[in-house]
Order: sequence, then C-alpha cells, then structure tokens
Amino acid sequence: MAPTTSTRAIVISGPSGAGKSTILKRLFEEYPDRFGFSVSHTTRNPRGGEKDGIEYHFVTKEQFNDLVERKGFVEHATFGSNSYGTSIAAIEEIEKKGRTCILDIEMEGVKQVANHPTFPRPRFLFLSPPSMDILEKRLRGRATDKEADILKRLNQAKVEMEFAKSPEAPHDKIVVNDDLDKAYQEAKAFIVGEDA
Ligand SMILES: Nc1ncnc2c1ncn2[C@@H]1O[C@H](COP(=O)(O)OP(=O)(O)OP(=O)(O)O)[C@@H](O)[C@H]1O
Repeated sequence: MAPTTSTRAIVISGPSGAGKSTILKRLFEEYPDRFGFSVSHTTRNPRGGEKDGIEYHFVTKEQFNDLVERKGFVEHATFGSNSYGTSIAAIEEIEKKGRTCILDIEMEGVKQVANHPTFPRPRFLFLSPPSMDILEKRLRGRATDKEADILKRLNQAKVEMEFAKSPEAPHDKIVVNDDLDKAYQEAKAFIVGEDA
C-alpha cells in the first residue's frame, strides 16, 4: 500500500548547528505518537550495551554491500572503515506503525534519497541558520565540538547552503531558524501537514 500523506517520510536537513535536533526534540514532545526515526544499518561493531535492531541493525560488510546492490538503501555512506545506511525496510517499519518517518540526514544523503529509483519521494525540509556568523556562535555555544570540528562544520555549512540554493536541491520548504519559536511553528506547519 502506498503511504498516505500523513505517513509519507519527511527528510530534514541543514548545516550542523542549524537546529535540527532542537526542533525535532520539540516536535516529538508535542506529538509523542506521531513520528519515528528509522533504525539505520551499520557495519561497525556494537558498543557496550547496544542491541541489534535497536540502536542499529548491525550487519557484515557483505550484507551491507548486498543491500546496496539491491537498492535497499535510500541513502548510505562510508566514514573511515564503517558504512551506515537507511534502508527502505526500516522506513517502512515506521510507516507500518502508522507513524511518519523523519530522516535527519546530510546533503549527500539528501541527494541520494531524491534520486532513488523506487522509493516514493519524501517531503524535504531544509533548516537554515540566519547567517554564518550566528551559526558559528551557536556551534561554539553548544560547547560539545572541538575547534577543528567547528571549522570543519562551518566549511561544510557553506557547501550545504550553496546546495540549498541550487536548482538541483529537492527542498519543498526552507525554514530560517532565527527566532526558535517562530522557526518551530513554521517547521511544524510543514511537517504535520497544514502547509503540505
Ligand atoms: N533559534 C535558535 N536560537 C538560538 N540558539 C539556537 C536556536 N536553535 C538552536 N539553537 C542552539 O544552537 C545549537 C545547535 O542546535 P542543534 O544541536 O539542534 O543543531 P543540529 O542542526 O541538530 O546540529 P547537528 O547536525 O550537528 O546535530 C544548540 O546549542 C541549540 O540549543
């Protein structure tokens, strides 16, 4: 059965520090039963306490590559020696529960999802910082990132912002996260469908 509008997956993207987690946390609090995150696949080993099928689907490199060949991932990437991916089956697991799957993914993943040969096109939301200066302040204010990481994230943010402006970008809606309450209301209107 094709997903109805209410369970059609939603992709949220935007530079690191744009406020994706902040907005999604609020959304999940306001609508505790309406959304879900898919469980990703990874070839890395489980860390203490991680359970297969909960934090990740832990698979071998062969299993992972087999799923890549069969176009079973809407997006996947390799970092260092470990691969990660979002499978169509994992998204369907969320939809089967009558929930909307939210995919929080970076730019290369967004391109892959938009160009997938069979996966029904999700709705794309891009969260933008008000300016690069403010983004830098927020990344510094988060105090979780090392200086080298902050500089890497800022460089990558420039690339993501350029992509968002390009004709190739699939975004259906761009929300500028200046005032958090206003940005949340705008994102929510798009996500829960009033603005669909
Ligand atoms: N509108 C806002 N005004 C001020 N600060 C904000 C606003 N939105 C988010 N922040 C702060 O900016 C920082 C970055 O936000 P957040 O961690 O949600 O970004 P993110 O897009 O999820 O980043 P990542 O992709 O790295 O996970 C956080 O410290 C958050 O509290």
